[in-house]
Amino acid sequence: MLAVRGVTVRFAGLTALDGVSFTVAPGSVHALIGPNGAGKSTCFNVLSGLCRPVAGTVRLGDTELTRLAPHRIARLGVARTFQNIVTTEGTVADNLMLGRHVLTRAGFTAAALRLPGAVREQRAHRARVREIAELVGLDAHFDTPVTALSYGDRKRVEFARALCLEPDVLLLDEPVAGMNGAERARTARVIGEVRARLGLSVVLVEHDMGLVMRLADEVTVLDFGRPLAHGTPDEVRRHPEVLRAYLGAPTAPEETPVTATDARQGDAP
Ligand SMILES: Nc1ncnc2c1ncn2[C@@H]1O[C@H](COP(=O)(O)OP(=O)(O)OP(=O)(O)O)[C@@H](O)[C@H]1O
Repeated sequence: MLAVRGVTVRFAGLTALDGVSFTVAPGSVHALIGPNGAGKSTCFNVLSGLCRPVAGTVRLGDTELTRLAPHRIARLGVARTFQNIVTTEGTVADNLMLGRHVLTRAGFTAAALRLPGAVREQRAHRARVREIAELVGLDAHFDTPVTALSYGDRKRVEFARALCLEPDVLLLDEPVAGMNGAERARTARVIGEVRARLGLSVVLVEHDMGLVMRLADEVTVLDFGRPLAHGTPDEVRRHPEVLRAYLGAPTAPEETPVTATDARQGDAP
């Protein structure tokens, strides 16, 4: 279980997160939604150790993650993807092997000298990486340079690389942003399959409300860094405060409704 309790983050005078709490049940998909600037990425940065809160805690089971360095959090089983693609040059296999780095025991020298133990370990990692590529539908591209892939496939390489860490919790920051309809549907299917087959928990930040409503077990809504609502997708969709945050304050009949796109960009749930 991932437990976020009273997390507060300030940037100079701005409170980006203000007492945010939620719990991600093991094996569940938990979505974090909210208009632009609501604090979703900041929350991911806290969960992955890139940002230190001034108050509050994050716990994975009995382990407190709050002030650990990102690589230690990754080693404890929390992997993430980023909004923007961060693949390197090289093949899909090369990129996925980078995801195995924290799990690799052999040191640099043993690997460089190709000592038998190191070679055996590399072979085992490569076999597992191939399985993960198959799981996300990248097996046909295993030895293809990432730069030759479509945008959707490159986003999936990022996703697969996070899976290569064998995480218990996967943080997906806008996994379908910029994808066309077919790519979105495919990625949604892959996320559902991965969650079912690997039994991991997923925390999802996404503006595509169709995807959120389809995949999430629970949804936490943030607005101006504050938790606004929490519940199942259906409960959240009908929550008056959520409708207000996305669609603007209730208006008199003669007034023009303020839309989320007018005020702050974001797709209504
Ligand atoms: N490093 C930073 N320094 C100063 N302010 C920041 C920093 N990072 C985020 N902010 C501010 O904190 C607030 C929350 O930003 P954040 O990126 O977490 O929102 P978000 O919900 O992820 O938005 P989006 O949907 O646009 O990605 C915003 O007002 C943003 O400008």
